[in-house]
Amino acid sequence: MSYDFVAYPDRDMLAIDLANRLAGELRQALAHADRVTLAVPGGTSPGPVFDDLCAADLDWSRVDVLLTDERWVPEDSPRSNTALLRRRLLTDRAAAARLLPLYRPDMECDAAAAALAETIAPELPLAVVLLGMGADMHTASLFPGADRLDEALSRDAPVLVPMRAPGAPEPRVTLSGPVLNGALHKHVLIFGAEKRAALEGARGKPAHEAPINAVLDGAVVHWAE
Ligand SMILES: O=C(O)[C@H](O)[C@@H](O)[C@H](O)[C@H](O)COP(=O)(O)O
Repeated sequence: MSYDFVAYPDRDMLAIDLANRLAGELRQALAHADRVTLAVPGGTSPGPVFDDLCAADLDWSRVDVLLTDERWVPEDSPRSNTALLRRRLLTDRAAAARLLPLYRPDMECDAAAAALAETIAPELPLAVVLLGMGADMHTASLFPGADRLDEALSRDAPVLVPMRAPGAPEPRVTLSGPVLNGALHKHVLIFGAEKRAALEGARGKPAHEAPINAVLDGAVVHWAE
């Protein structure tokens, strides 16, 4: 497994450069397809990247945007990744993009996963995916010890998998390993010494112990203190 590791002098420089890279990859994909799909994480790390990316000069009306995973909470919850996306990415020029939802207020996550996947599947493969990582080496909602992790990492995994895990405060839905690895461009965003050490510590571990290892091959990891 090999990936590129890019260390930045600070988080602002990382956000600017990563946003530019993502925009360039989307522009390139748009030159070859009518519509392209971008998947991004929630959590606390990607906000500054979204703040730069949303202003990128590209034809956002031909971009489908979805989350890599969502916590099963309503959009008015402070834990909602969908709310984060609407607030920080789907604004400015990127307001013209189409959101492919990963949450249904009217359904439980197990039943909703199949319904949501029907909207997502026709827009695959992903042109670009940005992933985060937890210090426990989870990515998206592929958590060590999660109830359906093996299924989500298997070759014949469904597009979306409901997930419950000791490390997740609420039920989740997550894009599966094959969907994430089907992306033309994969980027991982991590901040801080703890996550850098966790990434180093993941080397050689099986994916069920370090799910990040399931998606690192061919990825670019972007890190700042
Ligand atoms: O729902 C989420 O939390 C994310 O999609 C998740 O996969 C995130 O990328 C990691 O948990 C890192 O989160 P932080 O960026 O907050 O450290």
